[in-house]
Amino acid sequence: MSISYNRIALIGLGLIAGSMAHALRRAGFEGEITGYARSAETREIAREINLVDRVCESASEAAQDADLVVLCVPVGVMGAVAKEIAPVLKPGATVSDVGSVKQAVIDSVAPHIPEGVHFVPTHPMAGTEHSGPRAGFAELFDNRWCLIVPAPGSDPQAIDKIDELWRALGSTTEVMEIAHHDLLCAIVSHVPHLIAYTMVGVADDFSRVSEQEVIKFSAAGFRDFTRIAASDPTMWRDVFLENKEATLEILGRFTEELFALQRAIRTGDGEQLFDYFTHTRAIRRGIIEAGQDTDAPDFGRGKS
Ligand SMILES: NC(=O)C1=CN([C@@H]2O[C@H](COP(=O)(O)OP(=O)(O)OC[C@H]3O[C@@H](n4cnc5c(N)ncnc54)[C@H](O)[C@@H]3O)[C@@H](O)[C@H]2O)C=CC1
Ligand SMILES: O=C(O)C(=O)Cc1ccc(O)cc1
Repeated sequence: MSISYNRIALIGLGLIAGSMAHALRRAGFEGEITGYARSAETREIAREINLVDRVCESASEAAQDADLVVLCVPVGVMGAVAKEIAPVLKPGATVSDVGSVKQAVIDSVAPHIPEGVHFVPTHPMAGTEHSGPRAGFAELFDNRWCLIVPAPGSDPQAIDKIDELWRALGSTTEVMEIAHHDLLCAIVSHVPHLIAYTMVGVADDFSRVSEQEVIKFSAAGFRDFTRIAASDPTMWRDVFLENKEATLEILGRFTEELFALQRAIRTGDGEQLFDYFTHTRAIRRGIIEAGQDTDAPDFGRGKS
């Protein structure tokens, strides 16, 4: 697998950009990696830990002369960053992003992409609850999906090149259509995060149980919720604001199901509860048998 870019710029130096930098080096990338983050403190840390070859003082400085510029900032600011770097992008270069939402990012970034510059959005389906320049690690993308979500008119050759890059970083890739991506991610990622945030909030609010007791007696299920609910607030605020329609669609279905289960509990309908849980257990087993559960002991293919 070859990486066909000589200079790669990473804008935003957090978990994803940091992991890309580590994975690029692991893959033997010999070109230059430049980077920029808005906060001076992040830039300072990035220099200190040698995260990229050159930490720049502006996004434009980092993007200048790059063959590939990857926007690794919260989805709400992708458009502003694209606008800022547009004047320095060289003809033939590719702009990509790693945002968790695609339609809104395409709508805000595409209008700023100059003639002769390619735009190929992507979304690595891998992350942790940690953020910032120290959070990245080379194995993050190993055996995880990276979805390639072409914008209208994305160049097939530019798509192939970014696809090769993600495979070199350890991912398995799949090309996906924009609306399908946003709905799928609302189901498998965005709404589950919202449920985790809510459950942790409810536990905290529950006045009869002190916070200490919640932590002390928490079983695995709640602990998973607390891990997820520790994710970066800026990133997740932007995800919900920018994937509004799909999130509300899935939340609507979720609350319908929740009300049905609530009613079954109230009326003592054990059969309905049993049937429901039997069905969901089969889904979990299907995931494990398909080898899709990276956290299961048999398939421990990387950290999450
Ligand atoms: N954390 C995760 O699990 C995953 C995140 N993503 C997406 O990747 C992107 C980055 O996420 P993380 O790396 O987790 O976030 P992070 O919070 O670790 O890093 C974001 C970086 O962007 C910088 N930044 C913020 N606004 C900026 C601006 N206007 N100009 C320049 N830099 C700016 C911050 O200083 C920080 O260095 C987001 O769009 C997110 O939706 C995608 C897959 C997984
Ligand atoms: O840590 C988790 O549970 C995740 O779900 C990771 C993740 C978070 C956001 C994404 O856009 C993709 C993957």
